[in-house]
Amino acid sequence: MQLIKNANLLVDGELKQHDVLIDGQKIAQVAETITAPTAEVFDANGAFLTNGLVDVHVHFREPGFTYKETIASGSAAAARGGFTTVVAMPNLNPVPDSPERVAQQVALNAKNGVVHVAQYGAISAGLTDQTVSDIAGMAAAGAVAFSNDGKGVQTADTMLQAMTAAASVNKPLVAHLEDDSLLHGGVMNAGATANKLQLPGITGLAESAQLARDLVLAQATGVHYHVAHISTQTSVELVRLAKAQGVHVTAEVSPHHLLLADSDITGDNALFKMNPPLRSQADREAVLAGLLDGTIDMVATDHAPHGTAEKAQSFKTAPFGITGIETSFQLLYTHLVKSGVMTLETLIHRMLVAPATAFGLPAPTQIAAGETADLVLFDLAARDTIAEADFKSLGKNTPFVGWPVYGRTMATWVDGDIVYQA
Ligand SMILES: NC(=O)N[C@@H](CC(=O)O)C(=O)O
Ligand SMILES: [Zn+2]
Ligand SMILES: [Zn+2]
Repeated sequence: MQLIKNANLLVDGELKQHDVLIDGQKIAQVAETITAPTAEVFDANGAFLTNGLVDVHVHFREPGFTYKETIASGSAAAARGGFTTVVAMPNLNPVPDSPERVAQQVALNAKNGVVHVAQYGAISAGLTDQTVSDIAGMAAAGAVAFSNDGKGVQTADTMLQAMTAAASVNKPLVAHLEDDSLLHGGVMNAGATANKLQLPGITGLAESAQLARDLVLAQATGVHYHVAHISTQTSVELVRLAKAQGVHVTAEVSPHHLLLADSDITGDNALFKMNPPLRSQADREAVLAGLLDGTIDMVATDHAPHGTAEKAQSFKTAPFGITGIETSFQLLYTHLVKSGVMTLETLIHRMLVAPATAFGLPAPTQIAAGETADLVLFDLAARDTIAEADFKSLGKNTPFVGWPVYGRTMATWVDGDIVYQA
């Protein structure tokens, strides 16, 4: 048995000091004071204890690209970031695009992951085929949702078939929105910064035009349609409209689209290169407003590790993507909660309750007797500077290095075991 003493728990929106007793994989008791003479004591010293966070969008790169990340390194990074459940994207090699490959991937995630690593199945073979894969078979093999993340689904008929199949097994269909015909070789947001840096631009239309198509199809099929990494004002407006019309749509936004805009890119630095690209300040304000009013349901990091040499290239040739799972809570706590933009309760809702609920994941959302002991302790007063050397991820590719942040992870428990400790 373990006894966490002097932890602060969110109770009706207020932090209240409690002790938490863990017995095996479960929480045995929660009370203002617990005495358990035989238990191992962990003094939380007033730090904030919550259920482990949930991230529905990570890239762990194994198998296929293990120099970028492995399930072990990615899940260790997740634990350090305060996450105990993540959902891993299928842009791997081989791609989990059949029931057999999904079953293998689910087993590998369980074997090598130090947190719960749930798996996406690919919508279509190799993420690009126009024929939809065996969605029902992959669901039976353990896929919790379906996506071709990294690639947009280019034809309406493929998307329609995928939605129909996902709806029939009651799983989310998750869209990376990118109309290839509108890209024109762009590498960053079209606008003043792209012009100044003489880099080819990607307009917001590449995202929002495909979103408009998908929302019509989602309404027709009744699928749970989820928008990955939403980035433009028009997209937020489309989701708001669709929700008002009763479409079963949810959306996620990444920490970087909440905190950065293309105007923050001061040179040809590919640490600022990701898909979708950092947009305008107006877009940034729109996604933040959407997250505040619930149009955007949740935060997801889109943790996308790449090799250091790959990201040292020019914007023109470097791969798209930045890491995020180790920095997201601290960044958002510091810049949204501490600065008074949203409450801690809302941030926890967007990073835990909403993703767990919307995706039907078996992640606990309450600290109460009988619940699984997936927990994280954050020292909200501890100030850190984001530093490469501290990362558990093999990926060091983030533009947030050097940023001062609060909310250090002190310890993370998965099924009652400590899997990370500061
Ligand atoms: N976000 C990115 O820029 N890159 C992701 C793919 C993706 O999420 O589209 C990756 O796998 O590297
Ligand atoms: Zn994507
Ligand atoms: Zn992604």
